[in-house]
Amino acid sequence: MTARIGVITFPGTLDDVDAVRAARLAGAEAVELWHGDADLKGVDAVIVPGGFSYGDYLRAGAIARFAPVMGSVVEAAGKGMPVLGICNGFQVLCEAGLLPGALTRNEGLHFICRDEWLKVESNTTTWTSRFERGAEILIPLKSGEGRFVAPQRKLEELEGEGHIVFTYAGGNPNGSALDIAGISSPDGRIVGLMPHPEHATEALTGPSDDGLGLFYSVIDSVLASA
Ligand SMILES: NC(=O)CC[C@H](N)C(=O)O
Repeated sequence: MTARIGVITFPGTLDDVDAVRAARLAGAEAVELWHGDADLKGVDAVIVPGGFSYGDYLRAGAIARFAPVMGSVVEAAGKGMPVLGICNGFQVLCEAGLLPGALTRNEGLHFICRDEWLKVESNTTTWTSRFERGAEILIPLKSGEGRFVAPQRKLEELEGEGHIVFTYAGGNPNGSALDIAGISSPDGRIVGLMPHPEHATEALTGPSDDGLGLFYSVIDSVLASA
């Protein structure tokens, strides 16, 4: 059996091609999903990739959450389907209410594009089981609205319950609360992160192949439950 991973394309999505490539490199069948089509084509997991969906109008992710495909993603996620939001995808998942908090303009108000060391804070999620807890991985960050914010009570809950998945290990680039680079849902099946694991799949083209771990992890999970 091969895991089937769906990758959504919205108008303005940039990183669907690399997400498809990463899923294939890890050994999955990648299935292209279209924003206007509510059919998830029977996939086992969904990636909401990065970019500027609907031009980031209103605010990043605010329009994409109303796309027909997102209705199906929210429904499937409610039944346990693994979902990964990368960068703009993380913003979309927060707007859709699948993850708590919000991504706001970077402290300093500049778009940041550079490789970041991330610390793996949790390896009990569907998307990070292949990593050692505490491992440091090198992943590109490229965003203007990457500063994670949430009410103090929610931040304490995320930290206390172990739902912070990645933190910035080499200094906080954007003012994100608690150095948060990525978080998960309570059951660990939904993960969102600002840096781009799909751009870190081959050491030859850089900066590392550390990103593949997320894709291997979800494939393990899908195959284990088949
Ligand atoms: N790389 C991306 O996905 C960009 C995300 C978003 N549009 C931002 O600038 O914050």
